[in-house]
Amino acid sequence: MDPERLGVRDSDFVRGGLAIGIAILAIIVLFPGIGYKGGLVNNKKTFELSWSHAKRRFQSGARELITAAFNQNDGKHKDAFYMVTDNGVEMIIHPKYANEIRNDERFSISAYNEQSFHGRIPGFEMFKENIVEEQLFINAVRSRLTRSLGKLLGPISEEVTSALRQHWTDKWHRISLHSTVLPVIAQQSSRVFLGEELCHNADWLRITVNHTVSFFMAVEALRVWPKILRPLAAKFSPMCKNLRAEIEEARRIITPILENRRAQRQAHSKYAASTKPDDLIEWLEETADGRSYDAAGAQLKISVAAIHTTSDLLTQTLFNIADNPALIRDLRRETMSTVGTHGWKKATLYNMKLMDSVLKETQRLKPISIGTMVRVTLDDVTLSDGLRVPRGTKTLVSCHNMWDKGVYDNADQFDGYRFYELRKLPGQENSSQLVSTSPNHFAFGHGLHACPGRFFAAAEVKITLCHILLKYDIRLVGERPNVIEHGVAQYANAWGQIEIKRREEEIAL
Ligand code: HEM
Repeated sequence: MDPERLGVRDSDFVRGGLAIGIAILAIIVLFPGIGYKGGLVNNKKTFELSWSHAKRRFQSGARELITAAFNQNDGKHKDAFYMVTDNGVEMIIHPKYANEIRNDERFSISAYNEQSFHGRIPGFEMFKENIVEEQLFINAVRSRLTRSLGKLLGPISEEVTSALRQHWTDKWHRISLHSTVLPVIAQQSSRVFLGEELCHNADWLRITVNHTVSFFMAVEALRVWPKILRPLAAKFSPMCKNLRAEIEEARRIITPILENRRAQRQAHSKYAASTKPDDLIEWLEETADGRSYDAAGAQLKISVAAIHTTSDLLTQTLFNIADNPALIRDLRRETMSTVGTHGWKKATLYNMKLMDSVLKETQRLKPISIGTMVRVTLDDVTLSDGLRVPRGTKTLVSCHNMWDKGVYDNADQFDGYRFYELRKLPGQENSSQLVSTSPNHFAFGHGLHACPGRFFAAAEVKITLCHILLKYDIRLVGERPNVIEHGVAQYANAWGQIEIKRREEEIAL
């Protein structure tokens, strides 16, 4: 029917549309929590027109905001609540639900990663949902890397010796801890991911360390744009250009090595098990079994997952023990009795029970994030007690059980012996180990997607700590450096320094 015949003109449509648009805008501005059951815990305040203030409050005080919301007197947010984060609105869920959702595939980690890290935009493809490549990648880490650990401990130790010689020096002097730990972890990880040749390549080591930072800076740079404009913004953003340039450089370095390996495999039909390199390049090739995948992209992805997370744990651990000579003495004794007696074997690492405890305690007080198990719901979900999580919700589980007085004695104190003692109690032998995950300690996540690299990370950190403890005296410069908080992320202080001096090691490592 012709609108003119009804007496309705185009200008009426425009005016009507405009009025509805303004009304919707006013509702959104005045009642921004609308649509989120229970509202947003960090809503805009009066006269705040944009979300930037709420986001800033989240970035600088997420821990307090989350604690306050769960403990609110009326109990309104005791199970879950919505919050404005630097990644849009997310639902923060109480850890009591962790076991229920840990294996529920309606909670998707890959959908979360793709949405949060712009996986469909060039330069960010490592987080594009691709079930085949993801499975390939995770299986190579979960089964091949973890199964090969025993054979890798010696080579890792060799690289630690070489990297410490290069980055840590002899007389008492100050070092910036985080920046000197990073290349040590990068070198040993690269030996396992890419083999001997590339783990000494200065350009690759630079990229493998820098790429995580470039990646997350570019992620944040794009987040300030509305979603629809992000692909365009990515074309011009200097951070995104830098990210793409780094990826290209990485490909130029890695591709000849990959091609050479493939050529060797084809030329020697019996690519002998004894001479074949034992590294991630091979495990990915074998797991792929002829299927095509992005081998260079997988190496960059593992750099992002592995290098900074592991360096962060080692850095924070050293800050925690540097002012505790008694603990250092006990750790040295343990190192001598384990490595000194059995050498680098899996059982040796298992028997470093005090070191394991110190690392787990470090993570308890400072996990890499205070919200874990990040997911997007693929369906409307109703949990067993009736908590509703609508489809498309970004969720994360709060880690606050890890410093809850009801769960741990003296929960706010660092006690390096805590898990060592707990491990002696019947029923707690396994759950008190660094690599175990539970709703009371999930610094490595929990369930289906719990970090598959945690066994490797534990091995790297333990081996490096053994070298540092036996070869160096360490002491804090002033107070223990504070943890850097940025939203839910918690970083060991990148500016923190310690003093070190070379000592004579009691046993050769
Ligand atoms: C101390 C070091 C590390 C920490 C604290 C850490 C932490 C985490 C966390 C919290 C998750 C998410 C788990 C979940 O959502 O349930 C995760 C996932 C993952 N981590 Fe780690 N990680 C570390 C080292 C590593 C290393 C060394 C590797 C590789 C060798 C690695 C590879 C991965 C991968 C591939 C995933 C994704 C798993 C999936 O999607 O199913 N991580 N990590």
